[in-house]
Amino acid sequence: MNKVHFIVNPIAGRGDATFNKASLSGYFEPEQYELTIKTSNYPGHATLLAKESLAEGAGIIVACGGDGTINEVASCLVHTKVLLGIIPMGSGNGLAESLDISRNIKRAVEIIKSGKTNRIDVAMVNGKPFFSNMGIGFDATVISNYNASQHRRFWAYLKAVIKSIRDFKYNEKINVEMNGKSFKTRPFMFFISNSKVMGYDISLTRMASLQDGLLDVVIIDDLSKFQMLFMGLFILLRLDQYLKKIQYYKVKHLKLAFEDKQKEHLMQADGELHNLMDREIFVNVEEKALHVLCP
Ligand SMILES: Nc1ncnc2c1ncn2[C@@H]1O[C@H](COP(=O)(O)OP(=O)(O)OP(=O)(O)O)[C@@H](O)[C@H]1O
Repeated sequence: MNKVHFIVNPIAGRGDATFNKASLSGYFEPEQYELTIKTSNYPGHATLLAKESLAEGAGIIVACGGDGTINEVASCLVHTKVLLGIIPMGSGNGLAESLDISRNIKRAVEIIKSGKTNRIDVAMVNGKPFFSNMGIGFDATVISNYNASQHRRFWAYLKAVIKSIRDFKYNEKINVEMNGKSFKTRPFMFFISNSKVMGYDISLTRMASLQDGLLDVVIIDDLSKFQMLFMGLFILLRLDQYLKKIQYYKVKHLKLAFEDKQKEHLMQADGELHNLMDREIFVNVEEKALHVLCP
């Protein structure tokens, strides 16, 4: 009997997904699958539920939500043999898009039932996993404004981008050590990606692979407001490879140290905002440390 546990984030995406045992049992043969459905009641709850499911002997734990939910669930599965399933129900669904997992529930369920798995890399920032991407600077500001808007739709994201362009301040001077070199930057954006797509099919790292044992680093320095708008348009039109201001690197690990004396630094990881209290950030990749059901 396959023990499949579903962890559902009821506020992910539009927050209107109806997901319960009755709706799911139609997809799974009762003689083959034992289904358990759990609901996340607050931020961080999905991690507790996933740990509980591990203790209950689940063979597959399915994250039903977006990148934030996947992060909470998958963080418990790193370096285990338990398989991660994904039913994309978030707003951006960056990791699901990078893995070609359909937003159509029936097709996403077919992927889970197929049993086909890939082992993917897991990125770590100061010892905590992220699966899609993290960033300091503009993208963290966008997430901060997006969260404040209380909406989880594309137009809310676009409004957050415009507000962030209007208000953005360069205040994070960083010492960077990577690929045997060290240099200083005061970036508009310092973005580190394990996967291809950020969400909403927008990407800065279409050449990234979840299985190459490497992280893709994008550094964008010093932009005027006009250049920010221009760059945003180029990224939406998938023409970002023509922008000279964007520097790309592939790394196995890197170290960042903030020079500024301010106590907290804003960082986003898998679309969730963190106030970093540490002056130094170590980022590395654990190769193929997570088993994911994918097409
Ligand atoms: N019951 C709940 N009430 C409020 N927040 C919750 C609840 N359960 C989980 N959360 C939080 O909801 C947040 C958003 O979830 P998630 O990232 O999956 O959706 P999304 O933002 O719509 O999708 P994406 O990240 O793909 O754009 C996560 O930070 C998670 O901790």
